Amino acid sequence: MSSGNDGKNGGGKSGGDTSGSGGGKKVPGSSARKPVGRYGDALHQRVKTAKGRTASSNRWLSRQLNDPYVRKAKADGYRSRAAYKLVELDEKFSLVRRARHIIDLGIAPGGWAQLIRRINPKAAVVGIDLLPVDPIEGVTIFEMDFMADAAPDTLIEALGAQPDLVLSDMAANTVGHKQTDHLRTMGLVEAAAHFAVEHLAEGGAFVAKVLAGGTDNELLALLKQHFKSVKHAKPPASRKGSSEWYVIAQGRKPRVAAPASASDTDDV
Ligand SMILES: C[S@@+](CC[C@H](N)C(=O)[O-])C[C@H]1O[C@@H](n2cnc3c(N)ncnc32)[C@H](O)[C@@H]1O
Repeated sequence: MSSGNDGKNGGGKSGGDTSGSGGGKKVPGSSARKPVGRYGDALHQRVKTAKGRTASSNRWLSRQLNDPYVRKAKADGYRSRAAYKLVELDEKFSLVRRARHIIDLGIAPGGWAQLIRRINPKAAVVGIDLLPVDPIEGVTIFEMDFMADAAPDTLIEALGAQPDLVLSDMAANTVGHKQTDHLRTMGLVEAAAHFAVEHLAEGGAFVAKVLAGGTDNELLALLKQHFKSVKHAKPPASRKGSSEWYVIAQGRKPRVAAPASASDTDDV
């Protein structure tokens, strides 16, 4: 069911996280804003048409080749350009460096987890994804559906403590039908939010990718009820054309003890 790795054999084939840096060291990518856009058209690469390549895969390839974040991720040793979204969210909201127990939902291919290890190598990190992920030193990874009944307990048990940061970058595989895609991804966000509300330590934070239209009213009400601050942000690394945003809920409120039931209080 779950194929976790205990992080003892780190260093995946895509470079893994070997920095182990922390403290005052500069985090690769923390200056991600600056290079973006500087290259202008000078470095724009044209994609040669190839037999058998569809127009849409040509567009994808062209976008990848000309995306400064993709180039930067390669240079900095991150497995995904997504790492810079977390860099930027962390710069703005101070999420990762404060946390000690972190859960990364939708961890593959591992850019966020690599970044976490670089910023905060002492934090315990547990991640989950439907897809296999090359090992990352110090990170426990489960290849498993987060929506499976056993997933929440599996994650908490592996973390060995209440998380103080729950991250969700999960996105459902798109089927091309806008409304269906939206609903599927928002279903994941909702499940992640309920998980965070249930398990986060007091003061903890929850970050999740949401789609345009933001967080629906019910979800927003849930987050506002349980967190001191709820904000939305679109980090510069998030593609302008994409409908993704992030919801950042900080300061998990203290849990209120359930009122004693009548049978508890009726004793004379
Ligand atoms: C945008 S990627 C995450 C990128 C990641 N944050 C990084 O930095 O490399 C979204 C991930 O969510 C995962 N995902 C989607 N639905 C899931 C589910 N039900 N359970 C676990 N992971 C899921 C996908 O497999 C995909 O790898």
